[in-house]
Amino acid sequence: MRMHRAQPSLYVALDFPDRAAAENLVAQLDPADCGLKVGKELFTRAGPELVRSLVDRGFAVFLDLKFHDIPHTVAQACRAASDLGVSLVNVHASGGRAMLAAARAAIPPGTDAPALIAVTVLTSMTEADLVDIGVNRPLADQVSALARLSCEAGLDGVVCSAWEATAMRSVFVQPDPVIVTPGIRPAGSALDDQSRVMTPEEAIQAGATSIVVGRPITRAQDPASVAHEIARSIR
Ligand SMILES: O=c1ccn([C@@H]2O[C@H](COP(=O)(O)O)[C@@H](O)[C@H]2O)c(=O)[nH]1
Repeated sequence: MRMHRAQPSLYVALDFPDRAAAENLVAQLDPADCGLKVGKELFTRAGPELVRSLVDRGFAVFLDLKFHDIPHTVAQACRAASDLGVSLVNVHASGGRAMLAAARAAIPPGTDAPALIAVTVLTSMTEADLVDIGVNRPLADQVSALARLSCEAGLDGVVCSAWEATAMRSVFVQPDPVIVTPGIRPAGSALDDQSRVMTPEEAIQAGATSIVVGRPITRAQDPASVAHEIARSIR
């Protein structure tokens, strides 16, 4: 039995500089087609009131604040995120075992609880970036090690790139881990600052349970139709 809120296959990343721009796109989206991701930029501009209002309109909301701090601080932040009624909350797995356990204790599993997942290695990063921060093992091994730690701490899943999605199914002992993959680029789109990318269809085939798509939608001439087309392509 799933012990968290249901997850949509597509989260549209509302990476906008103000609430009005986000609302303009949201008005054209259907909660049956996609969830909405609120990240650091929009949350810092528009705050919890916007998040509550998106939840009230029936959208599954991924509050992508990637908490990474001492265990007590992360636990309190996770509790505050959960109180907003969101469907998905995340922390950085590299915060360590005690931090992950504190996050889990703050959001106990339950059918009306948000899924709690951990970021492994950001999709913008390459193996060379890991070397820069003192990680010398292969990137795939680092993702798997952080996913294992997250699983041992009882988290519901991970954020990784679609290239690592298949491997996550053997790392997690839970039967249906939540595997969220940003770094999604429809064929022919600009990579921007992403390094480990796949198309929406490939990511779902590789085992992602939810994909996250931002700029390929928000920078399109007709963002709503691109969002609808991506939702259709992975249905
Ligand atoms: O590893 C990660 C974790 C989070 N993100 C977030 O997803 C979106 C992706 O946006 P695009 O415009 O589609 O690149 C963005 O909000 C990131 O903060 C990620 O990309 N990678």
